[in-house]
Amino acid sequence: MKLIETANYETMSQKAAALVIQQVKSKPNTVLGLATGGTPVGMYQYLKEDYEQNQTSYQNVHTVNLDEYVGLSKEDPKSYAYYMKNHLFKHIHIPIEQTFLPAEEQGDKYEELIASLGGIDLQILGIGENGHIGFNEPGTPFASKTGIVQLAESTREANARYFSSMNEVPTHAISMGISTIMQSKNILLLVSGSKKAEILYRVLTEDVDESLPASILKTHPNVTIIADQDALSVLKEKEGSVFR
Ligand SMILES: N[C@@H]1[C@@H](O)[C@H](O)[C@@H](COP(=O)(O)O)O[C@@H]1O
Repeated sequence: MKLIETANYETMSQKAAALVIQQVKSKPNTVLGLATGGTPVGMYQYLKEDYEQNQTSYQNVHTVNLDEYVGLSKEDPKSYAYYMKNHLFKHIHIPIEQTFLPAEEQGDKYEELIASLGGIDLQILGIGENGHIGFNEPGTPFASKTGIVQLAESTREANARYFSSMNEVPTHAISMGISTIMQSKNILLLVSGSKKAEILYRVLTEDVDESLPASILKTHPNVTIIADQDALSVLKEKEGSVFR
């Protein structure tokens, strides 16, 4: 596992975008696994700016997203389909039919789809404050595949900021499974802000256990974590500098 420390959110986002661009340039038919939430917004902004300046081509790229809420239509501004279109897809001119999000009607076909594309070359991940990846909450079996999951109350509360009331926050989502995420050739985990400092510390120092979904990443051969100083604050406080 490689840990890259950046000064702040902006530099984390810039570094992450640079790695995505490098991946797409070295393999034009790259399959990107994408994440939503607040964390990757800055990275998507840098990909947009790079496209405007350099016209990096996404014509042969395919994307598969980690998750989607159950019960929201694609046109709903709170859906992840809308988020992806708005933050990234429309700006980089990727053919929309080459972009995929998990959906209820696919049943268990998401793994087949990913396999037919040749597997995920680079999966972007964020992390929930309880250690979830995708929407795989604590206790999810590491062998899980894509399916419908119930959201933890704390996750619903963390995402309530995007909705006008708690009642509106979906109770279920469809999430790429943990085993599916782990089959990605490379994984890039982005962690920003002091709210994530405790969970990042736990992931880095505790045992690999299903009660801490992100801990499984320590068993993957090609994981890079880009974390800003605030996200690393607890680790540094408890263990001294990470670069000793
Ligand atoms: N389902 C998403 C995850 O894919 C995301 O990585 C995580 C952190 O979100 P944020 O980046 O907004 O902190 O929780 C959300 O609920």
